[in-house]
Amino acid sequence: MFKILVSDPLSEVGLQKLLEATDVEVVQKTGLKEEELVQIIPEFDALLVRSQTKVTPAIIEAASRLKAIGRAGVGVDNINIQAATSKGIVVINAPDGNTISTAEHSFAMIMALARRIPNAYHSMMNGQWDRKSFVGVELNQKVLGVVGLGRIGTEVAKRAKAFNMKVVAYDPFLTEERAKKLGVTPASIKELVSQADFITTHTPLTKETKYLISTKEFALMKDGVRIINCARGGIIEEKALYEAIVSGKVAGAALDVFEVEPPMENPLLKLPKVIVTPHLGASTVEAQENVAIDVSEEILHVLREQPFKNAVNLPSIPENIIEKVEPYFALSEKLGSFIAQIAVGGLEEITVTYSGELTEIDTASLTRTVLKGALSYHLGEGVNYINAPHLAKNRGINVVEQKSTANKGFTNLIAVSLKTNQEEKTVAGTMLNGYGARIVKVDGYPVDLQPEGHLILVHHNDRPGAIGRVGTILGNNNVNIAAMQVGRRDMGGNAIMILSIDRPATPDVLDVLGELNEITSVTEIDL
Ligand SMILES: NC(=O)c1ccc[n+]([C@@H]2O[C@H](COP(=O)([O-])OP(=O)(O)OC[C@H]3O[C@@H](n4cnc5c(N)ncnc54)[C@H](O)[C@@H]3O)[C@@H](O)[C@H]2O)c1
Ligand SMILES: O=C(O)[C@H](O)COP(=O)(O)O
Repeated sequence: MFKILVSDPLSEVGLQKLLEATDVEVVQKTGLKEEELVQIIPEFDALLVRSQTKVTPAIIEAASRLKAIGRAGVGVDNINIQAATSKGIVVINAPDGNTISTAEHSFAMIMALARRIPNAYHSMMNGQWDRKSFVGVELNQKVLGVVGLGRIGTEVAKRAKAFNMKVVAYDPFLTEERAKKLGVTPASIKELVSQADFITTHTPLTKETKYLISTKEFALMKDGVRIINCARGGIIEEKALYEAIVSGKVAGAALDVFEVEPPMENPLLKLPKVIVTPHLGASTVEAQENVAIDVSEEILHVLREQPFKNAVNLPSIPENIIEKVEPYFALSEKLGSFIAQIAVGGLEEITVTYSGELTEIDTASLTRTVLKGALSYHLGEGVNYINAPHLAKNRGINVVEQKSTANKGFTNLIAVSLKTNQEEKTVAGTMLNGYGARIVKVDGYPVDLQPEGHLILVHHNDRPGAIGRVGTILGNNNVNIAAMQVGRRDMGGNAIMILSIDRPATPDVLDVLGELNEITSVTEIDL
């Protein structure tokens, strides 16, 4: 039974999939303090949050069972991704479900700001009938600067076009072709801030976007510019915004998000030119259902070890690629584990070479899996698909992925070589149609072996009687040989035996084998 903690208010309808799942227990506890979460998190396999819960390194450190953190929404700046990745916890978000709601909210803020609706409302509710103080401006023909033309920025831009606005956009990933298709003018941040009448931000909050709009940018702006931020507090520096409003440079600002939330002591809230909402961009019935459904499905997939797509600490794998790589996951992991068990010394470099039909697909996920297999042997259970590349990097292990047209007669082939500070080892495997996974080469010797169970790899000199003597020693020690493979390059030269045995041989038995004259090395492998 998987235990899932929901620590922020999530749509009940959206959570239905989890509530109905027979292998899941859902505990909903909101408003917990960090220390309370640290106390209870060890019981849970997954944590579901919105933006209120700050998933700190201390919580992640205490989360001994946690496999996944799900964010019912887009921004994951409340989750310490680095700590989660190091611990091998997958972080999932729901990037699509609240796009329209947030774009509509941003546009509502643009219009409310242009026509001073909140101020007029407030005045009337206070018993006034003041028609002079709230003269607005039209959007028609005005320039809207969109900072970040991703999902939400694009939807805002489309709505602005419908209002006959001219849209300039700054986004490092905006291509000429896409800009043309959307009818927007690409611009640098400097060009954007100096041309726009309205500036709206739609980037995530990152090291690069923190204070992207600050004193320098305000100085370049037109007098009377209006600023909208429904993305994240901190993309616009609040202190600089405050000064630009007080100086008269900025005619108004509409803010849904703040550097500190809730923003109780924030001086911006005292300025009548500022209109605010309490982080409501995604707060619609539809968006909340969408994000909760999306994240619940994904969390179930992670826990049930089924493919998932929206991990923010993993490269996303498109569904058509998942179908193609999935059959190779088990083989990749076994190859990684096999090579780590036969190589002696400190790991320096692991190279994975794909050939045959594997040259045509994105194999990055398979390389991760090989790495997981190799590192698990040395580092134990804490290694998984998420933290394997991170752990390799931390230990200075170089990971190389390459494709080769030399398929050596196989429709698909994965060759793994491992360099240590003492030697280099190689192993290759394939998926045989109808027969499953096979190891087909070890250290350059051709073999044909199912990668599972207990194996003994013996390097020996190809002499008459060598195989018999190994069989006799194992038999005398009650170790049954289920299958055996012998490989050699030249008659009478170096050769290998790989024995598949029913139960592990004791170290004494392996020592006796190693003492035989013909034998140069004996290695036990567990797959
Ligand atoms: N107010 C809310 O309730 C609410 C709701 C949803 C999302 N958001 C915020 O909106 C942000 C955007 O959401 P989205 O779904 O459009 O994300 P997205 O990933 O689709 O778009 C973000 C865009 O920002 C661009 N970008 C990244 N760094 C940039 C930089 N330095 N300069 C300019 N552009 C840059 C990216 O290229 C991308 O196109 C989220 O990260 C989240 O923080 C807020
Ligand atoms: O990044 C997001 O998806 C929004 O900021 C929504 O946050 P919320 O889930 O707290 O409304």
